[in-house]
Amino acid sequence: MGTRENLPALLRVLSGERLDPPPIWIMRQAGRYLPEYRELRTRAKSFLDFCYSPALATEAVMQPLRRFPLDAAILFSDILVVPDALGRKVWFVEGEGPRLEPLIGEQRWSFGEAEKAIQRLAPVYEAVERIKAAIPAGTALIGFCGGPWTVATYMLQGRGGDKDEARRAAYQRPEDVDALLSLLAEASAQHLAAQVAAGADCVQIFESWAEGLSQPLFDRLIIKPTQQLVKRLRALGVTVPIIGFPRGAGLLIAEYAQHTGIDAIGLDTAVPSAAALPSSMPVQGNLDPQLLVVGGDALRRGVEEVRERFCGTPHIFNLGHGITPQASPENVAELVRLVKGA
Ligand SMILES: Cc1c2[nH]c(c1CCC(=O)O)Cc1[nH]c(c(CCC(=O)O)c1C)Cc1[nH]c(c(CCC(=O)O)c1C)Cc1[nH]c(c(C)c1CCC(=O)O)C2
Repeated sequence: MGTRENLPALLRVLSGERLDPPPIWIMRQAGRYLPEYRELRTRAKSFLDFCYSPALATEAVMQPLRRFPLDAAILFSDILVVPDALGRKVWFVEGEGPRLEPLIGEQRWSFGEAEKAIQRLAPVYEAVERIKAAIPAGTALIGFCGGPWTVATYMLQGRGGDKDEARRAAYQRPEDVDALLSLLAEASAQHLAAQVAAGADCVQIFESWAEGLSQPLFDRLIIKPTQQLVKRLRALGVTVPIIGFPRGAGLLIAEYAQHTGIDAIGLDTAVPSAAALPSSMPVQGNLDPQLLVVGGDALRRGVEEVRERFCGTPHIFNLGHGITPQASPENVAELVRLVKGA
């Protein structure tokens, strides 16, 4: 016990080791591409009810682990439980995605207090405890939250899609938007700290909408709030590795890697190499998710390209974004075989 070899492979890479083959998990590995998830999903009235059921959330996490020898489990939840806990109404439209009552258009924005909000997420932390008890010992458990800007875009616009309205709000109501980002950084830090207290081995910040920002806006909307989140998480006594995933950051990814305080970085499919990153920083990614729809030779080539791209770096094999509902479980099984060389 306690020796390096007993540490899950994912945590070894996060502490800077290079492993061959690399550990692998799949972004959004529980979900609609699995028929057993689609069946399970019918047992809850709404998607948020599903997320707030520790039993259903635990079962959803276990489903991909039963099929594939993955090196990590990720909490089953959503980035939008934080706005829900802050008192903004959140619902999911079948086949379309999340909806919220948009802040844009409201004269005065008011939210619940972060600490009270996090107390409302007790079922999520209960799910973390159950998942931790259910997964095999060598499997690392990842907790997560959305990046402050990504969550703010949903709150501002009330939905996904292009982020034009959210960006306009950042110019037109700077004090309000900065206060919202600061609240989200605080609430997210508390949310992650509670997940770690319940058993998460590391955490990931999903900044899925880091794209399309000028450098000054990137600094203000992404770097600064993420710095606040990371600093606060450390001040709360949390020492586990933090993976940041600034999807679509482009050339600004180097700034994100250097200035936010994260320990490892998730790379989207378009990142060509680790050259722009601090040399010892563990990287995670970045296979094109569409290859899990396509399969065959294209998948095999894609896996080789990713392996080569990061062969000199501590690397966690993953996709460049979430797996899609069209992906086939057979292709996922083949991917894991290819990476593990079995
Ligand atoms: C942007 C974002 C969201 N949620 C998430 C992100 C960041 C990652 C990314 O960029 O893909 C993160 C997320 N959402 C979900 C998980 C846990 C599942 C897992 O990773 O194994 C995680 C880590 C479940 C989910 N979250 C959602 C589903 C599908 C809803 C259902 O099953 O009814 C699942 C399984 C709904 C959701 N939630 C969100 C969207 C845009 C949607 C609709 C589109 C979609 O389905 O992918 C917001």
